[in-house]
Amino acid sequence: FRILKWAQIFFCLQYVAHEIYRIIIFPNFFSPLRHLPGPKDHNLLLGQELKKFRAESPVGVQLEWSRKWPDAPFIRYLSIAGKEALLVNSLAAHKAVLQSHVYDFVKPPFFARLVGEIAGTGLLFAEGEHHRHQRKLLAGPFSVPSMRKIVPVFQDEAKSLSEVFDSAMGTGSRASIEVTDVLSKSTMDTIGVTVLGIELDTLSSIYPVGFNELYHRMLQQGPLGTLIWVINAFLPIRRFIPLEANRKFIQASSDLRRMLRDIIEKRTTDLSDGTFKREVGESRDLLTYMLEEAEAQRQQTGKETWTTDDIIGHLLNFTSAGHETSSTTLTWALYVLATNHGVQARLRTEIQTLLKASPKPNYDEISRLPYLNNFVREVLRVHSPPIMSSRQAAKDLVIQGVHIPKGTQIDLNMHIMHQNQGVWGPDAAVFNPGRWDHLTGDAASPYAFEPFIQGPRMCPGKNFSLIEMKAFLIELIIKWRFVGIERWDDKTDGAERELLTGGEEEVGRGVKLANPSVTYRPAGGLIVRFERV
Ligand code: HEM
Repeated sequence: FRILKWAQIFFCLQYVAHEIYRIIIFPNFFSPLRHLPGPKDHNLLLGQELKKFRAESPVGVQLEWSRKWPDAPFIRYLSIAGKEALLVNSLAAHKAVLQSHVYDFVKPPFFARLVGEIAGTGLLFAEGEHHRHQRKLLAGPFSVPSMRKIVPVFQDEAKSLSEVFDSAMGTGSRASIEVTDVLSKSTMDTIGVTVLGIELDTLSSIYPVGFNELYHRMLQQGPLGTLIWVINAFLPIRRFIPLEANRKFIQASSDLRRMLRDIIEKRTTDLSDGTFKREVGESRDLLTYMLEEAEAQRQQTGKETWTTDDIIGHLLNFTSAGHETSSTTLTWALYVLATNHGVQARLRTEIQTLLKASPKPNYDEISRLPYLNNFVREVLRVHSPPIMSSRQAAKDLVIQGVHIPKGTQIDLNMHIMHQNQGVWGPDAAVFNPGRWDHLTGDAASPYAFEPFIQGPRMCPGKNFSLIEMKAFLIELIIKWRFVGIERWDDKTDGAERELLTGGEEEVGRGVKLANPSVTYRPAGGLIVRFERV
C-alpha cells in the first residue's frame, strides 16, 4: 500500500514538473521560436488570449502587433497554457502558407472543434489528397456557368428582402430597421434553394424550430455559451457541463443534423421515384447534384462516393459558410452606404444606368459594373467578416528564414493583410473604392486581398457570394436611400441611439464590435435608417 502511495505521489510530481516545463520553462527558455518578434507580457495560463478577448475589436491586439513589427514575416505569441503560435504577418509568408506550402499545414484540432461544431467537418477540414479530390467533386454547382443560371434565385430573394424594408416603412416617409437578422434570413433562404434545393420556410410547418433559428442559436450563444464553446475547443468539456446554455447548443446542433438527414432521405426517395420538383431552374442544387453524381458513380464503378454522414458534413459546411459571411458583408455594405452618401449616390447612378438598359440584368452585366465591383471588394477589404483561419505545421519547415517546428500553430488573420500600410499605403484604414482602379506594387498581389483566402483552399463560394451580394445591393440601392445608422452609445449601453450620417469612413467608427466572435460583426446588430428613393 505504501509503495502504491509513493508511486501515486511520484506520478503526480512528474506530471506537475512536466506541465511546468511545457507551460513556462520551454516556451520562455528553450523554444527555437522564442527570439522571434512578438509580445512578451503573457498571462501565465491564458497567454495573450485574455488581452484579445478584452480588446474593443476582435482583431485589435493582432493589428497592434503587426504595426509594431511591420517587417516580421511571423509574429510569435503565447496562447492558452503556454502554447506557441505564429501570426502570419508579411505578404510573402501569407503566400507560402496559402500556396507553396498549403498541404504542409493542416487545420489544428482546437480549430476543428471550435468551427467544426457549427460548420461541420466536410471540405473545410479535409486534408491533402482527400481535400484536392473533394474540391474537384464539388466544383460543379459553384462554377461560373452554374452561377449564370442561378442569378434569378438571388434576384427573387432580393425582392423579398426589399419587401421587408417596405413593411418596416409602412405609410411613413422614413423608417429604421435592424438589418443583421433580416439579411441573415435572406442569405440563408438563398442557401436553402441553391444548396439544399428547398424553400426553408416550408420546413417551419414540419419542425418546431426552423433551420435559420437553429443556426442562430448556435452562432449567437450569449456570453456563457460562448465561453463554454471556446473552452471546449481547447479542452473537450461539452459533454460534462450540465448548464442550460450548453444544453441549448447541443439540442440545436443535433436538431439541425436530424433535419438534414431527413432532407437527404426525402430527396433520395423523390429522385428515385421522379417526384422531385427542382427549385433552381436549369441548375442543380448542391444536394441533388451530390446524390445524382453519387448514383452515376455507383452505377459505373459500384463504389460509394459519399456516405450520408459525409453529405451532412459537406452540407453543414456550405450552409454555415455560405450564409453568415455574405449577410455580414451586406450588413457592413449598408453601414458604409448609410454613412458615406457620396459612395451611395455614385452607386445608385451606375445601377440606374444598368437597369435602364437591362431591367433584369444577367450575371455578366452585373459582374461588369465597375463601381459596384470596387465597392464590394472595398467592403470585404475593410470589414472582412472572416477574421482568422488556423493551421498547424504538419512537418518541420523553413519559411522566410524562420524555422517552424512540426505542430506549431499558425494564425492567418485577414485584417492583418488588409490593414497593412506597407501594402495598401498610409490610408489603408480608409474606405476608398477608387483605390481598386489603380492597384500597384504589393496591393496588386492576390495575397493582399484575402477575405476568401487564396490558393487550393480558397473559398469555393467566392463567385456565388459576390454575385449574390451584388444582386441584393442592386435591388436595395435602387429602391431605398440609406440615411444613417443609429449609433451605439456605450454610456447608455445602447439604450439611446444618435444618428450617424456621414464622414465616418474610418474602420468601425460608431459601431461596437462583437468580441469574442469568430466573425467581424457589429455587436447587437446594426440599425439602419432609410427612406424611399
Ligand atoms: C462573403 C462571403 C464569403 C466569405 C468572405 C468566405 C470566406 C471563406 C474563407 C476565408 C474560407 C477559408 C476558411 C479556411 O480555410 O479556414 C472559406 C472556405 C469555404 N467557404 Fe466561404 N466565404 C464566403 C461565402 C461562401 C459561400 C456563399 C459558400 C457556399 C455556398 C462558401 C463555402 C465555403 C466552403 C465549403 C469552404 C471550405 C473550403 C475548403 O476548405 O476547401 N463560402 N470561405
